[in-house]
Amino acid sequence: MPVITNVEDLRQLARRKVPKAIFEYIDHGSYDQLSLANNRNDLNAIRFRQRVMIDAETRDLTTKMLGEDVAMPIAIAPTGLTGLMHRDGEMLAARAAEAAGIRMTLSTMSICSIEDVRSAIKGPFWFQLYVFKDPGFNEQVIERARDAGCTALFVTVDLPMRGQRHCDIKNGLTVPPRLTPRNAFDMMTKPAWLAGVLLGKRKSFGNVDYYLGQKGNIWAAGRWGGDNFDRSLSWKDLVWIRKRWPGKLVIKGILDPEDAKIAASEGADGIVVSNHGGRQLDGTPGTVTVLPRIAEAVGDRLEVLMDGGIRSGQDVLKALALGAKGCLIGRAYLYGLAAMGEAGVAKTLSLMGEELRVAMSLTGVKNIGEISRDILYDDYGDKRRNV
Ligand SMILES: Cc1cc2nc3c(=O)[nH]c(=O)nc-3n(C[C@H](O)[C@H](O)[C@H](O)COP(=O)(O)O)c2cc1C
Ligand SMILES: CC(C)CC(=O)C(=O)O
Repeated sequence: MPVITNVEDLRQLARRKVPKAIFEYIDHGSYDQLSLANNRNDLNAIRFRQRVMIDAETRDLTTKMLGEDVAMPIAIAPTGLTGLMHRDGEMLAARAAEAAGIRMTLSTMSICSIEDVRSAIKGPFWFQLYVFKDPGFNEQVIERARDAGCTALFVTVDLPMRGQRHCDIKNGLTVPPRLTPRNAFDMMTKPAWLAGVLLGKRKSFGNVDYYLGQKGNIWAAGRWGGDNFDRSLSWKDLVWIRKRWPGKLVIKGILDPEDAKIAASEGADGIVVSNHGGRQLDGTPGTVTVLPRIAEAVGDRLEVLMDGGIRSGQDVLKALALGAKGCLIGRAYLYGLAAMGEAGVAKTLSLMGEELRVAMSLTGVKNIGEISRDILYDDYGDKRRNV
């Protein structure tokens, strides 16, 4: 077993554990992958102010996200097809999140269903909605999330059409899949994945399959899902959703202050500043770059969460300093899951929590409430205090 000291180690291990098509589905972005790169580069460009002699004995990472007590300001982002990265992937991620005291967000396009995840953990989890053309599906899935006790609904608004990911087409990760001698051989070289995921005989495939009558046909569910994204999605649909959803309502995929203000006036409880992990519109700024403007535009009218490129506790601290209440992590947890299942997700979370604790200590903040722009250097901080 290799020594794992950061998320990048889990990424390298994941690369060895799952087929290339699955790894690249996780790892890559859309088109020229400019948004993907901007997420990381923009985070890397932010500098901390180091403070010393400020009693680093204890640091409190606990906080609230969407009004719920959590052990640290991190939640698991919704990710589609997660059960293809490890058998029962969504259930394992939910368990690891619960054990770490944080929330997991289940994707509409999961492999395990809402009910599977409900059976895996005792506490609350969140649900992410892709609005489909078929109102019967939307109605059913919202009702099931409500019945399962999900406390927040994240409506993803940045995917009315899919941005193209070249790797998926080249790797045959299409509907139907394109099996070539090369990718068949590749799968043979990943025996644990082959036994768990491909030969593991799941009886049903997530929320779309549930709607279609649990036929257990992943490709039929995939085709139906792919054909049914509602391209006409608009703010008026939020009214319809609001009527059916009594819990917290969060709009995921906001990159512009004007859209953030509309979300607030339409009654959303929160937004996720997100470019879908660089998987949709290519050529956007990194999310951390647009975050401060959005946070300023909405003030405390709604809760601002952020995702995109978060791979460490230091990244989380930067996002919080620039106005986020918490961060969602996508790839960081998926690398852990693909590498080592539930233990890998737990490893991601414990690494990031510890990194956050150390970074808080070295920037001189004792708890999450004390984090502000003041801990950042140069353009981001208070210039008078940095000279
Ligand atoms: C493999 C993968 C699948 C994803 N599937 C979904 C999804 O089903 N619904 C959704 O709202 N976002 C989805 N996303 C986007 C994530 O929720 C999140 O916005 C993004 O991963 C954040 O960037 P990061 O991966 O750099 O942390 C997916 C991301 C990845 C990497
Ligand atoms: C099945 C996909 C639509 C899930 C997704 O949102 C993504 O891969 O980014």
